[in-house]
Amino acid sequence: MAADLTVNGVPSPLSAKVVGSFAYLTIRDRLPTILTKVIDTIHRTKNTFFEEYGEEGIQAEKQTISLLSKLRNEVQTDKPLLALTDDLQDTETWNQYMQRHQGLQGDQGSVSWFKSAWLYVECYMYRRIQEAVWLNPPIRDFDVFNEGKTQSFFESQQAVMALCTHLEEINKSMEQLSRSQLLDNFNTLLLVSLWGNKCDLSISAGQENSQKTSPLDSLSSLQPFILVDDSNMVWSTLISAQRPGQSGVRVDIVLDNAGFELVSDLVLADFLVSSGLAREIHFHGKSFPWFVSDVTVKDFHWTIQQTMAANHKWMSKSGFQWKSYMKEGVWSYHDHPFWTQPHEFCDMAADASDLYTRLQGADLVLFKGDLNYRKLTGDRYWDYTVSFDTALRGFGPAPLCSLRTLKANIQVGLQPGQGEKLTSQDPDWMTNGKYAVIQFHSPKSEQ
Ligand SMILES: O=P(O)(O)OC[C@@]1(O)O[C@H](CO)[C@@H](O)[C@@H]1O
Ligand SMILES: [Mn+2]
Repeated sequence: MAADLTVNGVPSPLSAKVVGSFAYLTIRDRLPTILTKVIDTIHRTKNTFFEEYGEEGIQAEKQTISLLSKLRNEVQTDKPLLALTDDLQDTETWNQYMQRHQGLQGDQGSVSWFKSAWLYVECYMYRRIQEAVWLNPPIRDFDVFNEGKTQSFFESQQAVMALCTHLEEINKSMEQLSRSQLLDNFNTLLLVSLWGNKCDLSISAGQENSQKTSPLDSLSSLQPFILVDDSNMVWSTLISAQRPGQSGVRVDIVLDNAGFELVSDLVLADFLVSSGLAREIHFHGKSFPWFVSDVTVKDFHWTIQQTMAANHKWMSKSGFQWKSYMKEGVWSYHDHPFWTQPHEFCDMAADASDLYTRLQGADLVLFKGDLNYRKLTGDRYWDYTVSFDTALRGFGPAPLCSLRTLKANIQVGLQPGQGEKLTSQDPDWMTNGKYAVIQFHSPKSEQ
């Protein structure tokens, strides 16, 4: 891949400037499609708004649709990005970030959809959707993506049942497991969490995209599609971080999608605690609806509730266990505003030092999904063989691992020739979601 280097040796960010690029097709086609689906969802909820809020609800529906239609037109006609006008806690941060990008662009015109960094404008769109809803009380707490997220959970029930049954079998024999059996089980559940990331509604522009079959049946056939597999480093980090007198380590999971992927993350977290490897799990979600299927606090608790209420013995048992982990504080949920801002993660220490400090308390941080990978690497035109450490550009609050299925044309840490070979075999390998990486970085490895 041609990396057009800027002065300090860091390649430019991906953008829609390159006609025909994945960023270009996303902004030209997928983002307007997502906006149209949001408008349609709000329109179809009109009667509910009227029943609940009377005339005010009708007004809110009309106003929100008008704001979103205006936004869609701005995207489609490459208008300059506009300052946010709501009074949310991060409005100023977003508007300062726009100034920063305006400065970077200099006289290359205003910050706009097809001329500026893809990562920035795509995040900005979801923040503008939040603004449109927020500016129209009483529907400001309406989750425009809720329908798709709950549907993808219900469509994945067979897979969820199979996974919870598998978890029960492991937990039942936990005491008898040898170290190598523990490792095998860890690897299996890590892979289920990895491939759970295929179930993402933004890449499908909201099209149903749930896990239909048991995820356990396909792991071996999917193995050849893992391009980087650092799972052994993840395991050895978990083992070497064990301290005498402590019942396990702290693992943070930066969540991605609701639905089956979230269940796969909860099952992995359950295993980490029930095996004694982890004493606490910190989950990090989004503070408002994001990238169609990303987890909010409402999704997190709703999913545990639904699992508890399932008419399936092991699902229900898992749900009750997860509920008590939350109650006991063994598990905790956080949603720092930084996760729904456009920054690359190398900015976190400076722009969200409280979050960076919090992550430094973890013994291992798992980053789920493609958007997190794009932010870890800055969504830039890196050459395939640039190391993951280089692309992180100093981000490293703790040992970290990305569990990502590829849905954007950015990939680092490959062997010489590996990327070119993949392109000859499967030209869309970086964006079709068929391939994945388990990519590890430890701050210690930089010393
Ligand atoms: O982070 P996820 O859920 O794995 O993927 C989200 C995502 O696929 O949506 C975009 C397409 O709109 C991608 O480029 C982006 O990375
Ligand atoms: Mn997502």
